[in-house]
Parts: sequence; structure tokens; C-alpha cells
Amino acid sequence: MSQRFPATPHRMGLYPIVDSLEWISRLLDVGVRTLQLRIKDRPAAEVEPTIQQAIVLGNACQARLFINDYWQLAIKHQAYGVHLGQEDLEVADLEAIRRAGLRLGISTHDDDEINRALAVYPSYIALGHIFPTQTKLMPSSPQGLEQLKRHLARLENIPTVAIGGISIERAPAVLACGVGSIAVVSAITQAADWRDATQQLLALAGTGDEDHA
Ligand SMILES: Cc1ncc(COP(=O)(O)OP(=O)(O)O)c(N)n1
Ligand SMILES: Cc1ncsc1CCOP(=O)(O)O
Ligand SMILES: [Mg+2]
Repeated sequence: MSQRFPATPHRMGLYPIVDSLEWISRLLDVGVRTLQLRIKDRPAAEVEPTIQQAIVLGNACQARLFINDYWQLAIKHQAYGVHLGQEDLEVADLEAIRRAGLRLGISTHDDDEINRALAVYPSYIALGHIFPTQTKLMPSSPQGLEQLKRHLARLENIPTVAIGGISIERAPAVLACGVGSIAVVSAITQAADWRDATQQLLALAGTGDEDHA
């Protein structure tokens, strides 16, 4: 019988996803408080120092730093949380993550995946991809805003995150659907002026600390 993973705020606001310690540090400096370190397909020994230092920085700022994929290292270095996809769920030791007190976010792309995710009582559910994205090769089609709204209607009691192709221009319409957080990669990392882009996105989505205000 599954137990719930620890809670996150219902609305986590702007949620940038980045692949280096430099980005984590920059984003914390400008006030981002929900973020993810996503390094793909490197040996654990190679990424451990980066993951460890990112967790130290995140914890020092009382930020919600999620570690993508490397759940053992997230446990070892006491991250705020872990983000896993559906395939990751097959192999990860969810009970170990829960026992260690880490939050868990899970990717979903359709109703069946949402059902599978809800069954493990995660901290949040990510819904994607909403729009076409250049950042990750996606086997499914973009969901669009109508599908997002339909999914959000059944997820009122759990924090939600929308991801995929969310730009500054598209963010208001995504947030108007009622999602609690917008996860972005290229809107920040490929922006001509990342500081300006981050400030604009923070103004639209918030930091996620508003629940405590
Ligand atoms: C917030 C958020 N949503 C979805 C993903 C994608 O996770 P996953 O499906 O495991 O794919 P990878 O990121 O591991 O390539 C995410 N990372 N964060
Ligand atoms: C990691 C991930 N998972 C689903 S879409 C995506 C990439 C989102 O990147 P962008 O914000 O640049 O479209
Ligand atoms: Mg993954």
C-alpha cells in the first residue's frame, strides 16, 4: 500500500529546467525558487559533484531543487525532490525516495499515465508536452491547451506542472488554464537576455513561495 510523498506548495510558480551548476547559481541569484537540474545520460560518478553542489546551493536558498533521473544521488545528498518519467518509474526505488523524505514529481502525457502516476501518490504531476518543443524528442503529439484543461479538471487536489514549448508569449494562456507551475527550458536558456526573460516569467508565474506569504 503506497503512502503519499511529501507535499510541495500547490502552486510552485516558475520552474526552470537547466543542465549545469552555473545555471542553477544564476537562477537562484535572481530569485527563482523552483528549479530542476537535468543532466542526461552521464555516468553517476561524473555528475555526482555537480549534483551535490547544486543541492547545497538550492538548500542554502531554501529553494525547491528537483534532480532529474539521478534519484540515488538525490537521496544521498538530500535534495528537495526528484523528477522521474514513466520509464524511470519502472526502475527507481520509489519507497527509498519516499523514506528519505524527498518530494517526487512524475511526467505524464495522457490519461493512462496520469492514472499510473496518481497510484504512487506523488508530490506533483507534470503534464506535457503542451506545445511543440525543440528541447526533447517526444514520441507523442503536443497536448494543447484544451487537453491541458481537461487533465487539470481531474487534478484539482494535487500540484501540477505544465511543460513543453512554453514561451513568454504562451505562458499567460497556459497559466490561465489553472496549472500551478510552468516548467521551461529554452524560454530561459536560449533567450537573448536570460535575466529579462526570467524576470518576465517570474512576474507571470510567481516564485511558488506565495503560499507562505
Ligand atoms: C517538470 C518536468 N516534466 C517533465 C520532464 C520530463 O521527464 P522525463 O519524461 O523523465 O524525460 P527526461 O527529462 O528525463 O528526458 C521533466 N524532466 N521535468
Ligand atoms: C524535458 C521535457 N519534457 C517534456 S517537454 C521537455 C522539454 C521542454 O523544453 P522547452 O521548454 O524548451 O520546450
Ligand atoms: Mg527522466
